[in-house]
Amino acid sequence: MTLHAVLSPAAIAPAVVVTGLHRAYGSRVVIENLNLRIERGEFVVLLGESGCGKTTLLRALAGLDAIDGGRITAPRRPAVVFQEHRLLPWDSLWRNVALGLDASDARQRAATALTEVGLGGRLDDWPRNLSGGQAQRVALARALVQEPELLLLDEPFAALDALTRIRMHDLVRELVAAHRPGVLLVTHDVDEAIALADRILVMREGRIAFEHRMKRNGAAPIGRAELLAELGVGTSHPIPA
Ligand SMILES: Nc1ncnc2c1ncn2[C@@H]1O[C@H](COP(=O)(O)OP(=O)(O)OP(=O)(O)O)[C@@H](O)[C@H]1O
Repeated sequence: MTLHAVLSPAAIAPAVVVTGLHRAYGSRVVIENLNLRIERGEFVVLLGESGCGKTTLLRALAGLDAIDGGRITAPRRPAVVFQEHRLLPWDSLWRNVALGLDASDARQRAATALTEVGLGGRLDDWPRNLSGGQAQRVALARALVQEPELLLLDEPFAALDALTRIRMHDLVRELVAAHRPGVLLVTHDVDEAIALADRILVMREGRIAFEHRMKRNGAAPIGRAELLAELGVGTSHPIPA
């Protein structure tokens, strides 16, 4: 194989490919013939009104729920960060991060990951001593230490205050640029979507109803009013700046 072929983006497998995904609870169809492809290093944000199927899709991608039809092809098991940190209270921070690492250098790898999220000095500290933002940093470290090809983020910043959320946006952007997983972020926050996404998807009734690719060099090519309209929020409501 030539060096060119190794470096060619076409030679890099996508983070995940979903074809014809179908999921129903009894007679209620929640995901219907959904197709999705996320490249390595691509940041995809999924919006949609409550109950449209976002979490169902994310849990299917994570392998946490069964699917009723279609196919999900991913090179490895994805890593997931949820709205709650889900750290084990009886384990130190480094042990929480190293959970699932089966290696003699687990502590060293956990230390590197905790340093990356700005908590390199807290290896032997406990989850109970962390703020909400710090706990989510540890959850991110625990995900990234696995070097996932697909990172699934289920409203991980929703419970944080506005300033911490902005800091987390900067951090997650840096981490994704460094590790280059494909990312699927589920959020209700339109500004978060515009700030982070390479591509925004809006889901309606179990399908991808709207897709927009962002161009990062230049002004945001989609405004929040346009996106809110896609989400069914009428312009008769004043939109806060
Ligand atoms: N275990 C379940 N059993 C039956 N119905 C379910 C189950 N889980 C989800 N649903 C239904 O599937 C639909 C989609 O739910 P889902 O949680 O994926 O929506 P969502 O878009 O993530 O909503 P939200 O933004 O409120 O979290 C909803 O109508 C929900 O009631």
